Amino acid sequence: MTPGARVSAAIEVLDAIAGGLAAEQALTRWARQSRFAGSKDRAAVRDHVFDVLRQKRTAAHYGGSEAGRALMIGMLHGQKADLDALFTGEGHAPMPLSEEERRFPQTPEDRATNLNLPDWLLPLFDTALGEKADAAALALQERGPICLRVNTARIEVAAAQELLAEDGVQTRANPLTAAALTVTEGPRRIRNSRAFIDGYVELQDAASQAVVAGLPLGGRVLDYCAGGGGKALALAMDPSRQITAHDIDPRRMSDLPLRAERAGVEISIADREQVVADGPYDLVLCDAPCSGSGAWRRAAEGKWTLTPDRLTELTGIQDQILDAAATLTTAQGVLAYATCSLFREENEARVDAFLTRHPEWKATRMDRFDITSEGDGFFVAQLTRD
Ligand SMILES: C[S@@+](CC[C@H](N)C(=O)[O-])C[C@H]1O[C@@H](n2cnc3c(N)ncnc32)[C@H](O)[C@@H]1O
Repeated sequence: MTPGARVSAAIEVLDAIAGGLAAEQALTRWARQSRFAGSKDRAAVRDHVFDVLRQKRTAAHYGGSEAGRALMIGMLHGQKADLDALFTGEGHAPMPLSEEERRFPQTPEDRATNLNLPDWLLPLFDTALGEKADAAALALQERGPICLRVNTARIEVAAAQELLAEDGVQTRANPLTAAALTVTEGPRRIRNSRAFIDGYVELQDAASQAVVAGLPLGGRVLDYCAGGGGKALALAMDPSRQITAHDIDPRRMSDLPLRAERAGVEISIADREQVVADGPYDLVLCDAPCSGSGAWRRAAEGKWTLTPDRLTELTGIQDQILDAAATLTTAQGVLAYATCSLFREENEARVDAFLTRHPEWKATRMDRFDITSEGDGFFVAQLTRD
């Protein structure tokens, strides 16, 4: 595909998203209908679409509307791309820009547009992050790093780096935690690399790894909101832990047995009844459902689809999860609460509300991970009984 044809494809996908499809669905549907597109074409179209979603407000400002074509024009104008070289009307390239489309407005003046945030989120960023708010919002406009977790139960970090390099995946150490690597070259080769197939490395954000790396070692551990099992697998790198994974939606854990087998670790999967029967546990991790705002570089739609009502609903769920998980924690045990949210409402405020409801508990640690070129935004608190 020519660069212009890739832009046309991105416009088609953006229109499908505007019509109600989720970004991943829209991309998959386009890829199925476009068998001629190679893997580089698919990656380029995907990059265009996610670049726009991360910067949708400025793209709409420059492009004049939220239609796919306008968003692409606005985003590429913001990137100072040569629009006339892409919008040629030749082959599958989009039609040349009209006179009206060439009349670009001045740089936006209001802060929310410049930061590519909906207005209502600005105060939440300010409350949670203070003087770091703008930097966090700007970081959300960039692509996130691709990170790996070395399965240190089975291989040393340097040996894993060598193995990856043999398959064309170059990495560097990530400062957030010892087992984390940042991929500097060959990210698309990871899934076919020996290191990945043989379970020596897993794809996992470095801050997500750091959350787990700070938890106590050993004992009986319950990952109460295990989802795909990223944190359960990271917990399992400590062979002295006995891990149980649970999720209200067991389908989310469907890949976990295979991933555990690949990693050479044991993780039991349990439903709520079994978890209650087998409890209490020395460590209960609640990696709670949240806005995902710390990871909006990777799932940029969330920034535009989150609503105040949904946020309130999420905080209610987070409270319920903490209350339920507390009853599953031993008297001397640790209850860990984590989110990939930036917002106070989902983080410190949930811990405060829990401590008000349960005065016999105290917070022994609270850590925030900023969104950086090393990892996503995360929050983790460790709670124990007095
Ligand atoms: C942030 S995701 C977990 C991600 C996962 N820990 C990882 O690292 O890959 C949150 C998970 O919580 C689950 N969940 C939502 N409500 C729950 C509840 N009341 N009890 C247990 N799990 C719940 C969701 O189904 C979702 O899979």
